[in-house]
Amino acid sequence: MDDYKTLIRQAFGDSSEDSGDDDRHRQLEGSHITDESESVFGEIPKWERISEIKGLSLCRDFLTPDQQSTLLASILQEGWFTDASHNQAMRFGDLPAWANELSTCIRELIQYSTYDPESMDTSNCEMDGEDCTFPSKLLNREPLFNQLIANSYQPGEGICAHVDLMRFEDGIALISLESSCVMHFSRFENEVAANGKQLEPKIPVYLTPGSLLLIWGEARYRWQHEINRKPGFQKWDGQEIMQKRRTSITLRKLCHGK
Ligand SMILES: O=C(O)CCC(=O)C(=O)O
Ligand SMILES: [Fe+2]
Repeated sequence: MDDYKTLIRQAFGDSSEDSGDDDRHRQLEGSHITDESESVFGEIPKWERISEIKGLSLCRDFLTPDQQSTLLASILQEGWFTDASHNQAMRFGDLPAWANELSTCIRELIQYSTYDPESMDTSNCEMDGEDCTFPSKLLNREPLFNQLIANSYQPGEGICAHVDLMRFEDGIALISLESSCVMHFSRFENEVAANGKQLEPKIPVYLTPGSLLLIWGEARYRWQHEINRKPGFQKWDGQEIMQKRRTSITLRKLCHGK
């Protein structure tokens, strides 16, 4: 566990004690860890399971505001988005150092947050089944990820409904930066009613800056995901989300031989 703390600190800096982010601190109350210095996150990060979709888990507290700034600076330093006409960059194989650090942090986070000191069981999940955050067979593969996409979305821009290409293995990680957004999931084989409308409602997932979304199994193969940032489509708790630029990083692993 110490390795994990050292890693995330080296990669993205300390947790931001002085960020003045009261909401974040409020969210973190009620922890069973009382000594904040115990974790660089100030807390064992919590996972939210999206109950309607198997294989979808969200960690809102993955990166603190300071760590988000450091990561964003590294992305911008790549120079991918200096020309306003460029809004997407892909890398295969040798990823930039910051992306490898991010991968390592994701692996360590999953291991750390599912570590049960009572049972001394360090395997990923007590149930390495459909309810787990990320199955150990994916978590322990080498490398965990070898492909990245960085997306930079201006207000109003999003991504159409899709299932990620089959040339990528199962197990995808998505990190959100800057603007919050709602990503909608719809079942791929969703039946369509006679009037052309989908019978099942889309499932909204609220992606806040610094969050990590893990997508595997049914969520990866049986559900499409999309972000529609046109006016009227980005609502959470009945309120239209104020849009800014949004940057995201998607990490995946290419299928063998692709
Ligand atoms: O920008 C996002 O959060 C999603 C990106 C995505 O779905 C993809 O890269 O396949
Ligand atoms: Fe995608």
